[in-house]
Amino acid sequence: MDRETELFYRQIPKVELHAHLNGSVGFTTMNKLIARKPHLNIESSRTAIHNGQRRTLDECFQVFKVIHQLVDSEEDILMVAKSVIEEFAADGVKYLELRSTPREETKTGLSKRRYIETVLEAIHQCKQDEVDIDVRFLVAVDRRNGPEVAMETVKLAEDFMLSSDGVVVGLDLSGDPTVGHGKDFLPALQRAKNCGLKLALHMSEVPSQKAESELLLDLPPDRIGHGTFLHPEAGGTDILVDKVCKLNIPLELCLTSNVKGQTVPSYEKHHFQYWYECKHPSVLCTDDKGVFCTNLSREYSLAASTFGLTREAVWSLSQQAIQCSFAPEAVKQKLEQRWAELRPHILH
Ligand SMILES: CC(C)=CCNc1ncnc2c1ncn2[C@@H]1O[C@H](COP(=O)(O)O)[C@@H](O)[C@H]1O
Ligand SMILES: [Zn+2]
Repeated sequence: MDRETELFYRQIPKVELHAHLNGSVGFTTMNKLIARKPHLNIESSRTAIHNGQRRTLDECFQVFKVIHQLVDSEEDILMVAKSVIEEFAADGVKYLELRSTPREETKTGLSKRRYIETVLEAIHQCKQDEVDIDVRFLVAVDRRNGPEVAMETVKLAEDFMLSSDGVVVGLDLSGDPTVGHGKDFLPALQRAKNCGLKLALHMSEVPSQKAESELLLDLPPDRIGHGTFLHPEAGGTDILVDKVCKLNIPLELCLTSNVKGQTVPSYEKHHFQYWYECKHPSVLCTDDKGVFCTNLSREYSLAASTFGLTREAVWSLSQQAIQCSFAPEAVKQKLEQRWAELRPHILH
C-alpha cells in the first residue's frame, strides 16, 4: 500500500464498536507488561497471532489466558486501558465502545466493581488529557463462567449505567462460543435489557448454533457480534437472516479476527460480502487488535481491497457506523457533524 492510501485510511474518521480491552493491547504496551513480570517467562510470540499465521479457535482463547496473567493488577488495567484508548485515537477512531470482562477477585486482587471503576478511570483520564475520542464502555459477560456469574455482572452493569454519567451503555456476551448454551443466559440478558442496557451479543461465531441464535434473536439484541454462520450459504437459515433483517440489527464484522481464528476460510469468503450486498447495516471492527495484529484503518483498507469498495463507499461505511452505536442521540448528531466537516478535507 502506498503512503497516500495508508494515510487516507488513517485519516477517515472511524467508529469502533467491537473491541475487547485485553485483546486490544498493542505491541509496545504488551512488551512493557512482559518486562514487568519476568518471573512469568512469557515470550511475546504467545500474546499475538502475526500476519499469515492461523490458529484454531481453541488456541486463540489460550492467548487470552496468557494475556490475563500479564494484566492482573489495578496498575496494569489502568495502563492497558489508557494505552488502548490512545492507540485507537491515533488510528483515527473518534468514537469507541470498549468492552471488558470484570474478572474474579482471586485472579486480579481487585473486586469486579473496582475492575470496572479502573477502566472508567482510564476513560476519564484520557478525556482530561483531551485525547480526541469519545469512549463508552460495555460490561462483558464471559459465557464460560455460567449464568449465575452473568446475573451478578448484569446487576453490576446496571449500577454503573446509572452512576457513570452515560459511559456504561451496554452489556456484551462473549467468551468461548463452544462452551455453555445461550438459553441459560436469557434471564440475565433479559434483565439487562429491561433496565436499559443495550445488548451486543456474540452470535453464530461458530457453526451449529442455530437454535441458540434463534433464542437470542427473540430478545432481541441491539447488535450482533460476528454472526458468521447466520446466513444459509454458511449453514445458517433464511429464518435467522429474515429476523436479523426485519429487526434491522447491525452486525459487527471483524475480518482479520475471523480469518486468523479460521472461522472463515479467507478474506474473499468473509460474510461481509453477503450482508453488504443485502445493504444490511454492517460495521467493520477489530475485535482484538493486539492479538490479531491489526487496527481499524487496516480493516477498512482490507475490506476495500478485497471487495472493491470505492473511497466514497468506505466513507459511507464509516459514517453508517455512527447510527449503529449506543451513543445518545445528541452524541450521534455531533459525530455526524464532525464527519460532514472532515469530508471535504479527506475525500477530494
Ligand atoms: C478466539 C477468537 C478467534 C477470538 C475472537 N472472538 C472472540 N469471541 C468470543 N469472545 C472473545 C473473542 N475475543 C475476545 N473475547 C473475550 O474477550 C476476553 C478478553 O478481553 P477482556 O479480558 O474481556 O478485556 C476473552 O477472554 C474473551 O472472553
Ligand atoms: Zn469479540
